[in-house]
Amino acid sequence: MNTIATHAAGPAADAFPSKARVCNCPTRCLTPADDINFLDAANPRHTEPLAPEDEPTTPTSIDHLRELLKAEFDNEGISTLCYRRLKRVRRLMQLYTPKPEDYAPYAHFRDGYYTRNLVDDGNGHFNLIVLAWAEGQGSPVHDHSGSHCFMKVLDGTLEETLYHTPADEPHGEDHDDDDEETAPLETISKTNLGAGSLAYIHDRIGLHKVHNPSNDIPSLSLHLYSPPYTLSHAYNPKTGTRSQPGQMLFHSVGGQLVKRS
Ligand SMILES: N[C@@H](CS(=O)O)C(=O)O
Ligand SMILES: [Fe+2]
Repeated sequence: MNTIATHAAGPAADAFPSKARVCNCPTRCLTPADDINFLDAANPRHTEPLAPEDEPTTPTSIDHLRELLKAEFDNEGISTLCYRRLKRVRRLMQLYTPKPEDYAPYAHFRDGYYTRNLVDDGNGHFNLIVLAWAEGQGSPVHDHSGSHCFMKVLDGTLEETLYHTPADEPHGEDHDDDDEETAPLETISKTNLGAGSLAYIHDRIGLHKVHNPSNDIPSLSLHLYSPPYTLSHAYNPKTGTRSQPGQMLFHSVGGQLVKRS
């Protein structure tokens, strides 16, 4: 069964206000008002420590990471997450060193499709999820409902293929308008991510698909989504056609398998 399979209608979250606003973090800095600011703050290619007053504590375990992330978001949703906080969240994800005992409770594999295992719902501000990718498993090309998405490889390897979002998206898998033009999605990059690598995606960067390229080694990754989202569109890379939004399901929550009727 596909995780992005059941269709349900619903609005996509708009994570970014169009105007700068003063946030209530200690330095009263501005919320990200433009793409460059927030994409730069989130960019995992920056690996240098932050300014001493901003450098976060190094998480010593996944539970410590959960605590530190919750403290970072405290009462605010990501819609008011400022440039400074986004950098700190990125940095926390970079500083976390995965340990097998941390992720073992969430490492539930199954035949056919990767699993999504909820570690923490972030008091409604974020979702921290372990994804378990058996050999060869992968996601379809998809978007992320306007959320920030950090992805850290815990074990094994993942390949991420990034695509430009089509400017004019043809909607619906079964549209019967023969005149409607379709075009293959344009690939931006293909990246191999080894254990410990951090990647970031946002709809303003584009679409992606992820898969475990190995024939004999399973992979695990830790994803931080904020705001949490439950709906995503899959895209057909050959035609650029976008599906109706599909529901994102959890295979386990807090280490316990979710029972489905
Ligand atoms: N965004 C996908 C996983 S990935 O391919 O980035 C999910 O949450 O299921
Ligand atoms: Fe994704």
